[in-house]
Amino acid sequence: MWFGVVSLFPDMFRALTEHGVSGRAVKQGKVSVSCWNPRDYAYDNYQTVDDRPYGGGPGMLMKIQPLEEAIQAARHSADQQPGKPAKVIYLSPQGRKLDQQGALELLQEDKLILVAGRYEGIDERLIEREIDEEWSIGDFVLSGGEMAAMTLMDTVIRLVPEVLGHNQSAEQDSFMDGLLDCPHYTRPEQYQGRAVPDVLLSGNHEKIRRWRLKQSLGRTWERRPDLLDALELNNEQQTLLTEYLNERET
Ligand SMILES: NC(=O)c1ccc(N[C@@H]2CC[C@@H](O)C2)nc1
Repeated sequence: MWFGVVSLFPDMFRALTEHGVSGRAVKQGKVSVSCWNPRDYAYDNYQTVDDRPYGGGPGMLMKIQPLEEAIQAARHSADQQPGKPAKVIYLSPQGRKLDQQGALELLQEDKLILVAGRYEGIDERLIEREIDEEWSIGDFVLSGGEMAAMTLMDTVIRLVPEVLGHNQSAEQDSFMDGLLDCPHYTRPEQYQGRAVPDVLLSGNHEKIRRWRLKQSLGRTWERRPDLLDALELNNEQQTLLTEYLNERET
């Protein structure tokens, strides 16, 4: 999967390209990340990248010309890559809320260009002209779009086949079901007087699967009932949730 990033702070993306699962995916060539900096397209002596807002008010906006040229350069590079035309995404609180389902949809793209804004944002006409979709990672304001872009990229990258590898892909299963994750345990068996649940030591993989599913269902019911409302539980899930709730009362 090919990512183009437009940002005044391209170095920030090293957090994604040089570390962890995403770093390995980049190193192995399963994912590529290229950056374009609007400042490189600011030709005045001061390399101005911000501009004053019409109508007054606090703060600045990103200057149109450097940003537009950076986006065009990213598009031009994307066009050299194989696959469907790039989808250009702008990160802002006004965008579609990102969730696991949205990440799965974005995974279907071959090329994504992510535009990370700074200051108070970008000119609406540039959004209308250059941006295909606006996305948000949550209902809060960040000082820049970079961390939102990296969040979106990471959640998509880990879905790219072979990036997580078969042994770890199971870890995403619960959230892929729209449920919260189950509790996890590792050594030692007794930790500060608290034991690992026996079922996890039993070696009975079917019992362990059911226990984990029951825990995911119970936790989701307790902490995020809204997620449950969106789901049609199958018979097994309904049975396990009922068991969990009965055990909870005892
Ligand atoms: N919730 C989010 O995804 C989000 C995205 C971007 C952002 N801030 C940037 C700075 C200026 C403008 O480009 C928007 N804040 C929050």
